[in-house]
Amino acid sequence: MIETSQATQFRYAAQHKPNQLIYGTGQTAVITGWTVRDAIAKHLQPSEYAVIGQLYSPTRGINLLIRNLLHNPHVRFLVVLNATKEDKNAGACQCLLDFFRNGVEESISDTGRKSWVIRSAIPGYIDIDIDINALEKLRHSVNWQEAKSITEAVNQVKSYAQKAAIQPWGVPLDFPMSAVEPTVLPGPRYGHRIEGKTIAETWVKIIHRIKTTGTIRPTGYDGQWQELIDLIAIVTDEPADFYFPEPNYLPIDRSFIQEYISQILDDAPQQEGVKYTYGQRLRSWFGRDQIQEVIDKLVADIDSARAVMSLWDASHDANDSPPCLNHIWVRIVDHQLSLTATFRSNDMFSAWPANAMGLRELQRYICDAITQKSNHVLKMGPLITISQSAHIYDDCFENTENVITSQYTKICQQRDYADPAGSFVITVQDSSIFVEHMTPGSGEVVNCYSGKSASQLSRQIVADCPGLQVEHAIYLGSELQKAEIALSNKQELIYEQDKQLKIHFIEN
Ligand SMILES: O=c1ccn([C@H]2C[C@H](O)[C@@H](COP(=O)(O)O)O2)c(=O)[nH]1
Repeated sequence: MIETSQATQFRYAAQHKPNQLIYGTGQTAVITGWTVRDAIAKHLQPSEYAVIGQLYSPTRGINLLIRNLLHNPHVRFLVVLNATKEDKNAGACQCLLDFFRNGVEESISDTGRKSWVIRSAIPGYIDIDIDINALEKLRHSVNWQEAKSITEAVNQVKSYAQKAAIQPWGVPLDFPMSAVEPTVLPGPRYGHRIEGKTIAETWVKIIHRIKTTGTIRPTGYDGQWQELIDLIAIVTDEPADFYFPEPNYLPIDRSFIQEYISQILDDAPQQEGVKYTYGQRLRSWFGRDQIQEVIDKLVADIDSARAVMSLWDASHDANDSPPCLNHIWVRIVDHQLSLTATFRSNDMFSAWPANAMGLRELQRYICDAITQKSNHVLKMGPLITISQSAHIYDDCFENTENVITSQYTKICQQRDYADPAGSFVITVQDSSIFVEHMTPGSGEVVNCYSGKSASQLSRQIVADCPGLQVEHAIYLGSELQKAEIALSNKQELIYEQDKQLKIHFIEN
C-alpha cells in the first residue's frame, strides 16, 4: 500500500494469468465475464479499480481468480458483469456470485477430484488445498455487486471508488498447487487424420492423439498447451438429434447446444464489448448472407466447388479476438453433402464438441434447404473439421486424462473392419504366397501380388496402398508372416487366412 497526498494506492499482484489482466490502484476487482475487458476499462480511471479481468469458465477460471483474490487482500469490492448470452451459457459469473452468496462444501468434482464445490446450480470448483477459513474470510470481507450492463458496472465501480480507502482484510495468502506433468510420446507434429462415427467418439480419439503426442508449448495466455498442427477430424454418422453418451462425458449438454447453434446459424447485432459471433459473420458482416448464397449456388450448380463461406475479415482481424473459425466449404458428391470447416485455432477439449455440433446443424440446414429448393435428393455426408492449431490447455490435462482413461479403450474396441482402401485375400499355392486386393463393396479384384517373402509383399502392398488403416496394415503383416512360415514348412503346415496354422498329418 502506498500513501499519496491524493489517495491510497494499492498494487494488485497476480499469481495467475498476469498478462490477461488490466491493473489499477484501487480496491475493486471487476470481472467482465465474456465482455472484453477493455470495454469497461476505457470508461474508468486506474485509480478506480484494482484489476479488470475476464472469466469464461466456472470449472477452469474461478479457482485461479479466487487464488489471485486471496493474494490481494486489499481488494474489498467486486463488480461482476454478467451481461451477455455467452455469460448465461457458460454460467461462470453466476457461479462466482454463488460462491460469495452461498459458499462451498467439500465434495467431488465431475472428474472425481476432491474439491471445494461451490453451492450453485452450475458446477464450479476450488482446489481443496486452499484453507476453508481463508475462503470464508474472503467471502465475508469482499462487498460484491452483479451488473447487467456495461453502464451499470461502470457506475458501480465509480461509486465504490468514492469510498475512503479500507484496510486490507488480511495478509496475502498463497496455497500450493499441484501441476500435472504430461509425458509425451513421439509422433508427427503436422497433419493428422482422425475419423469416428459420432462427434463424441471422434472427440475421444482427438484428445487422445493430442494428449499422447502433442507438443507442449506456451499458449500466449500465461499457460501451456499441448498442440498438433493441422488435425483433420472426420465425423461420418452423427445422428440428427446428436449423440450424447450416457453418462455424458462430453464437456457440453443438450441445453447448451440449443443455445450455441443459434450463434452459428443466426445473425446477431454488433454489441459493445461482445466479440463476433459466427452467425453474424456468416449472415451480415460482409453485407451479404453467405449461408443463403451457398444454398443458392448449389441449387443452381450441384457440382460447384465454389460453395465457400469466409469468416476472416482481412480489414479487421489483425486486431483483438479474430474468429477461430475462418472458412467453410460445402461439397456435394454422389448425392452426399459434406461440410468442411477450417479453424486457425481450436481448443479441442473444451470447444471442439460444441463447434462440431454447431457446424453439423449448419450442414443439415444447408442440406435441407437445397433439397427443398431443388429436385435433388441429398444425404448428409461427413462433417470435416480442419483444426490448424489443435490444442488442449494445461488446465484441462487432468480432465482429458480422465476421459481418455474411462473411454478410449472402450472406443478402440468398437472396431469395424471396413477399410475404404479395400480388402486382401491371402492364399499359399504351390511355391508362392498369393495376395488379391479387392474393392470394399463389390469385391472386384484390382491387383494381385505373389512372392515368397512376407516382408517383400508387405512393402509392395504398402507402397501401392499407403492409405491403409493402421490396424489393417498390421493385420496383413501378421497374416503374410504366417503364410511365409507355412510356405517354408510346406510338408508340415497349412495356411488358411484368419485361422491358426494347421499341422499336416501325413498318413503312413
Ligand atoms: O469457436 C471457437 C472459439 C474459440 N476457440 C478457442 C481457440 C483458442 O484456444 C481460443 C482463442 O484464442 P486466440 O487464438 O483468439 O488467441 O479459443 C475455439 O476453439 N473455438
